[in-house]
Amino acid sequence: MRSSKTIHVISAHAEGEVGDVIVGGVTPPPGETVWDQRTHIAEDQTLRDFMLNEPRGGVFRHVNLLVPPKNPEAAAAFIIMEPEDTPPMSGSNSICVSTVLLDSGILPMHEPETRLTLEAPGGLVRVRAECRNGKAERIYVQNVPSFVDKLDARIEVEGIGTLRVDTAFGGDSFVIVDAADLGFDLTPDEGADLARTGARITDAANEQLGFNHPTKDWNHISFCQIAGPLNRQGDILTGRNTVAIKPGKLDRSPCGTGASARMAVLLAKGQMSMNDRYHARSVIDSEFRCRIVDQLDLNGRMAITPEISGRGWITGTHQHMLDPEDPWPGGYRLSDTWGA
Ligand SMILES: O=C(O)[C@H]1NCC[C@@H]1O
Repeated sequence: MRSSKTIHVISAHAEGEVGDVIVGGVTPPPGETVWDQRTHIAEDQTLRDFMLNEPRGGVFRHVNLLVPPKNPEAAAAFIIMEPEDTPPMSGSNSICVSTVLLDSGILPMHEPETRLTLEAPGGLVRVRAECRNGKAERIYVQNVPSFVDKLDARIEVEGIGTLRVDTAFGGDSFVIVDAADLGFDLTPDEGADLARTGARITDAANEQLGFNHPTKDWNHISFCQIAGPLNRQGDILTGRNTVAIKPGKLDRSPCGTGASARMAVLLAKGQMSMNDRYHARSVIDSEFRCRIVDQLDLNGRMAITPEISGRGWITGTHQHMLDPEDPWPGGYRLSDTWGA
């Protein structure tokens, strides 16, 4: 066996969504801040290509790189690599990172509860983990400030017509559309159609509405959330959704950044209060339990601190290698699975 690089990974998923974690074999990228390091990874593409592209990756895979934190409050930092973007924050990935850090012993676990602060490119996130018998059983993540951008905007989508949408940021940027307006029930058999339709709506929203984060250099809409109806029982709102991730896959988890964005919209529309809980369900029936922790001012905009919680599990370990004679050191993508 020979290899010109070896990258050590602990693989995990959070409520169905893959979030592998690189725990060794990669030196920290250059940059004064974790955001700058994120930008380097995004512009350089070498690590993204090696880990996300086939034959090592695939369209369903997200990979997180652990880096030493820049902020002294944080115990660890992570840079998230998703198929198209290297985002500010991710719910499922932060749960995978927390699970790997605690369940593998990289950070000490305290039972019945471990508290730690992680540094995502988008900012600090406070984590509380319920732990039992050496396992972090449920991870609670206080997300970065989340806010509404546009409410009840109209976009034209070729082949669909006029759609009423909201746009919001929940650690990443979303266009949110009602499933009923598209005739979807959000069932697994609709998967391919949901992913293709969502990608087209994201494109239309970027062309017609756009998005600019008030404090970060994040100037596009990443995802389309197709949101099902909400059912209220007491102070718990439960609703199914799916999030189309470009170039054309669905989030298997209920999407933590999506739930954060949706809660900002629900609060702004008076459909959710600070005392309510939101239980977001995915197309595979997994669940994130979410709430709004507080409200704040973000450069003149009303924002919320959302909390999302879910479960993560380790699925294996891998050493990804590169034979110096492999003709595809950066891998490849084909439109059969990578196309929308
Ligand atoms: O939970 C989330 O926020 C996400 N899952 C995959 C895509 C998003 O980052």
